[in-house]
Amino acid sequence: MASALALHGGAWRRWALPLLALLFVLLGPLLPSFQLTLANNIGLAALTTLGLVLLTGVAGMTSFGQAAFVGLGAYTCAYLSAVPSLPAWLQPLAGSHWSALLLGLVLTLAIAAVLGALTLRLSGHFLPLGTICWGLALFYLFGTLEVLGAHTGLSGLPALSVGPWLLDKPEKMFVLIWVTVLGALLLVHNLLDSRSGRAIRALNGGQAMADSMGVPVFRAKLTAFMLSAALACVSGWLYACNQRFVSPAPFSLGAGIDYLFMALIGGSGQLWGAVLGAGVVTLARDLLQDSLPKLLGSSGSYDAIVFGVLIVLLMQRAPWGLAGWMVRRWPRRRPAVAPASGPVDALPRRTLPARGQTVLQVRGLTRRFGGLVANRDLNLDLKAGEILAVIGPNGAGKSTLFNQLSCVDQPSSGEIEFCGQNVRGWGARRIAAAGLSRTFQHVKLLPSMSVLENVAIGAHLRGRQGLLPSALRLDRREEHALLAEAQRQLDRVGLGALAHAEAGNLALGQQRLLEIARALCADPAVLLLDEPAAGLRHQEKQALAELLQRLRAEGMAVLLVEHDMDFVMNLVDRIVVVVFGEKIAEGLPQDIQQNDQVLDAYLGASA
Ligand SMILES: Nc1ncnc2c1ncn2[C@@H]1O[C@H](COP(=O)(O)OP(=O)(O)OP(=O)(O)O)[C@@H](O)[C@H]1O
Repeated sequence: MASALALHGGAWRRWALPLLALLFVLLGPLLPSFQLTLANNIGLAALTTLGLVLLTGVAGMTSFGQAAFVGLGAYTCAYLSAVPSLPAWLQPLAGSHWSALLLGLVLTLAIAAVLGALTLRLSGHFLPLGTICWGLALFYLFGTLEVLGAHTGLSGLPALSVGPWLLDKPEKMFVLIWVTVLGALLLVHNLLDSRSGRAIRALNGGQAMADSMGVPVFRAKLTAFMLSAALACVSGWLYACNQRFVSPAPFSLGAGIDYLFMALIGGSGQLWGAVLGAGVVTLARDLLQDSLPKLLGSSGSYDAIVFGVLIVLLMQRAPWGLAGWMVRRWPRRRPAVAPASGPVDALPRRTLPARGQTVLQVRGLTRRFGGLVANRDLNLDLKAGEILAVIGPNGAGKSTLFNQLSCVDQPSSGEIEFCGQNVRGWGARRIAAAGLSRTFQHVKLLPSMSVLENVAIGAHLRGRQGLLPSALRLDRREEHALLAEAQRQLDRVGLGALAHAEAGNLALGQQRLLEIARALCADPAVLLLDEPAAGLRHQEKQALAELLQRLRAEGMAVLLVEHDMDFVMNLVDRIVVVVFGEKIAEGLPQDIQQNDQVLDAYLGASA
């Protein structure tokens, strides 16, 4: 009985949302004409804002230029369907809205690829400034080109036909607009809930982390940017079909800022925040424009002032937006990721180097930061089936060494060989693919994502499925295999029961264990652990030591940096001691404990 009820509950939950959406699309056209126009405007803005939520909220890149891509979609449609004398090569496309959509998308994706290649490598405030530049450039282009009607724009667009239906009325456009919005929401949701989507989401956890987990960072950024632009283009095309008139004003920088507000107000971390934000901003604008002149007894742009104040207040009270506020108030009880219903494939495993084989060889490694020498002429070897600790006081240069070993940083001089290959010029992604995985001294994870999904980022290089199969849910077999592997690694580090918790809610020690599970998910031959025991309780440290012993027994090579001397002395095979960037000793734990130079320089100082 209970299970029947649960089934009922599950089925109800699965069907409630699609049913509501269907009702909305079917009943919406019955709205009075003014409300219908508002609903259409909200739908169009929601589609554009969805792109911004993906770009800004999910991938962590701020763009002020989104309205320009809406303009590209709208103007391509208007140009092909309303300009009488098209160049000969465009004649075959004349008058067809669908050809215009295709051409608009091709144009938008091409321009986004070029703009993205130029601006997405910029960091900090340079990226938003870059988006302002191209947003303004495209806006002025629309207003300047005579062929696009300059500031007057283009009018007289014919109504859009979908098969036998002529969408010549707002109530008919309502159906198309909202079916597109809901379809886009579903596709983007599917995409984010996949290997390709996790790569985009990983960008928000810091590029060093994404890179070290094998995510092609620039490609993931460009993908998010181009998808965001494509959604804006479709919205522009729908706008042109709905208004049947196009002029530059709706594609200005001000409109771009409005879209950004919609994303922030709605909640840039939740996809449905795009609909919420578009709805709230459109309705609030309309209400304020209507009521303020009556209230104040004079006309003027008071709505902009009141609107600005409201946004500041909202951002203060709910910086994560309305959707974020709702999610925090009513947290979902079911796991964010649906478990597999059938048998799950095992991911292919790497053949580990033979026990005793040198996997990492460092010769004469020196790293200078201006006048400071963080690593000086370091030599060390790491063998398969060995645990080596690098110890040293704060500022000794241990993390600098780690960064060079994992190719996040390049040495000033000296050589690093990984499994016999010189890694000079390699990036973090390449060495990750070759079999080196790492954790970070300052934990780098995605706090709002589940523990399981965070760990699955580590398996990025073990999957193949791309954007389209993910958006269409054709990737489920591989996805279940990746998630099953993530769960296996979580069980291994003792966090299995917390797989569906939010990563940000874990204690620091648990977050470190999560990072180890994520690194293991890459199926590495060499594991670099930066202070893995920091923040762990006694029992957790014991469990971690047992895990590392098991990994050693399996033939993995582990290099760790650690300040907890009890943990190190009872666990590792050899120790390298670094002080002021130089190696002062190397040997077995019992020898290091009795080394006078070490006692003087390091252990003596801490005793
Ligand atoms: N990017 C950088 N630019 C300039 N100096 C740096 C940079 N990274 C590290 N350093 C300097 O190099 C030295 C070694 O730093 P590093 O972080 O490698 O030490 P550490 O042994 O890991 O210290 P801790 O145990 O406190 O983490 C320090 O003096 C640090 O200030």
